[in-house]
Amino acid sequence: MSMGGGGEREEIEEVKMMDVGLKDLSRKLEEFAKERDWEQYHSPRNLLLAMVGEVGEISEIFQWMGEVPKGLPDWKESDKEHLGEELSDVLLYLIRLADICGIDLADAAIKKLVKNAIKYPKPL
Ligand SMILES: Nc1ccn([C@H]2C[C@H](O)[C@@H](COP(=O)(O)OP(=O)(O)OP(=O)(O)O)O2)c(=O)n1
Repeated sequence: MSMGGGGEREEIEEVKMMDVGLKDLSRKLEEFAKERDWEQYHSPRNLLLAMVGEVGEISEIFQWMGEVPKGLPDWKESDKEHLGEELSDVLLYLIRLADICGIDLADAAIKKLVKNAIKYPKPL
């Protein structure tokens, strides 16, 4: 996601200094949409389709490669950067989708982790 404008680098540095949480990202996405008058397009269904489209873009990166070792040791930096961008697109659309649906994603995820631990107990 290009933030555009001359202040982009400063904004990235500023954000790097913070411990960025889901709520921060959610607020930034809300601001991003508001500033462009894009809230009208950010309906649950549109955001879901956009997110799935970005999942497709991640799949495109991996397709036909065969199995890839963890940490992607043989990848060029630019390819890793590209992957990072597509992963971010999925995350950002997911956060926006949750927000627009009135779901507190951090809270829901923590609750789900607890539920998972009950469903799949540690081996004794
Ligand atoms: N209506 C929109 C369109 C875009 N975005 C933001 C969220 C994503 O992080 C990013 C997606 O932008 P693109 O649709 O341009 O997708 P890519 O960055 O993947 O570009 P491309 O598909 O050309 O690779 O922009 C958004 O919030 N709302």
